[in-house]
Amino acid sequence: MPAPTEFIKYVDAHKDAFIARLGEAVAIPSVSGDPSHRQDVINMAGFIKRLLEPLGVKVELKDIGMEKQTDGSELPLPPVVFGVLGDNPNKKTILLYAHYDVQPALVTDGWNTDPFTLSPDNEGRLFGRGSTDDKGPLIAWINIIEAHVKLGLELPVNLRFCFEGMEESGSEGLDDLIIREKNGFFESCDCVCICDNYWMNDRTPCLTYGVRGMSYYRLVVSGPARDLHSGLFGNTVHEPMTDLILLMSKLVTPNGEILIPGLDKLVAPLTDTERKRYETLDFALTDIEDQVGAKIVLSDDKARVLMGRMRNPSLSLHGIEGAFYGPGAKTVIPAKVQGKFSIRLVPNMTPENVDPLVVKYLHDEFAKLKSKNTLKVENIHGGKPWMADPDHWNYRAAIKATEKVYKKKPDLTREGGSIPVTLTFADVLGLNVLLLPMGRGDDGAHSTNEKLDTYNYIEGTKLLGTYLHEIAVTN
Ligand SMILES: NCC(=O)N[C@@H](Cc1c[nH]cn1)C(=O)O
Ligand SMILES: [Zn+2]
Ligand SMILES: [Zn+2]
Repeated sequence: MPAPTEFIKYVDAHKDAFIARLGEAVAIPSVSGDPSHRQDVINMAGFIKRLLEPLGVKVELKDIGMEKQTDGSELPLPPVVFGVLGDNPNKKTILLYAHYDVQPALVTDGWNTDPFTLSPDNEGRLFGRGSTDDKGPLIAWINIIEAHVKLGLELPVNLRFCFEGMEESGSEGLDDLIIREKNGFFESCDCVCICDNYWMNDRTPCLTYGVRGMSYYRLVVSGPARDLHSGLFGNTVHEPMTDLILLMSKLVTPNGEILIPGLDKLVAPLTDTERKRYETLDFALTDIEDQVGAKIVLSDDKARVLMGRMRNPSLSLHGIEGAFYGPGAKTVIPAKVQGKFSIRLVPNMTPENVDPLVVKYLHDEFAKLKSKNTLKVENIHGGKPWMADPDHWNYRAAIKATEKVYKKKPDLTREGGSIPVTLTFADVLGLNVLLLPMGRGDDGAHSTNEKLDTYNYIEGTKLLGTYLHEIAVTN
């Protein structure tokens, strides 16, 4: 069943209103990782509720408890937005997941525009934090419902919305809620669609059947009781920062090789058939170069590069809390520094089998330094990798929808990023999960100058709406 022409026409005719709505969403700085923005994240949930209710969606803001901060204090977790639209037992019920929180963003990070003001340029790119990850897709679902309501068109499926506000910070509280509501809110769901990842390039749509998991670590080195003067105490005491830099340099080589013994043995072996799949995907090394804005790809071998993103683990160093980073030349010896790094996990790695290897290795390396400082290694949050069976009506419907909207066959990909809830939906609810991306590989999610192309926003809205119509008639 193709999406009705009136729907497609409505989306085109309401392009400016849809962009304005995305602008309102981007203007709420719902940064889940920054406690000072927690109220903004909570306000974002209210904003979504106010958009959904007039469209006939029954909305409930589910309280998921408190988040413990490192100083022992507690912050309320942003609610999970549950929505119900339709309860016809003769229709399939589709669970739609998106997240309404965003990564931090400061103009001083290198943004060309205010990150929380949606700023179009003359090529139709819409710049703003969350434009592609994940407010564009979330707002698109609302646009689709609005189009159907305003046109008096019946949706061919029942819908359940699950929109969370902590995805960028480890999805705290969500797994427990899903387990609690398995036989409640989620009971009638037949499959899941998540729109929260990206095409591999700027031209070929894709469907994604796998994501990497993640283990995120904090490495705390502390020594003196307070920050010290380096003139008075340099070459006099063990310096935490010196120990930390040394430890962090032992985690990964500049070529991306992870140095923690035993991790490579956990990775599922590669078969010839699988390797061939990477060789045939529509992808060129220049796609990566365009996306990162520099010619710094690790290898000339296309399959090696794709496997580095999709089916092999990676270890990235993210930052050092407590280190001096301001302008000027402060001659401080920081008393306590925390190194942050994460490992992207692939089948058959889990936080449970990776953590002990990481902790042991770092303590062994620290012991070699013979430092009198102290070391603590903590896993801050994590999630397992996930893979689905793309030979399923959920995927077949998405392929048909993509061909109708983009006139192209989508590539089947695995995603390098992590969306921990995919595995929870699959395991706890026993449902097929589809990742159906809207944005392009060069959107700059998590980066400065994140954007969503107007083309992808508008055609992506048609794609998601068409998918709902196709799924009703696909077996
Ligand atoms: N679009 C999905 C995404 O960006 N997920 C994050 C999840 C995460 C986990 N810890 C911090 N963020 C990702 O980095 O892959
Ligand atoms: Zn996301
Ligand atoms: Zn993200």
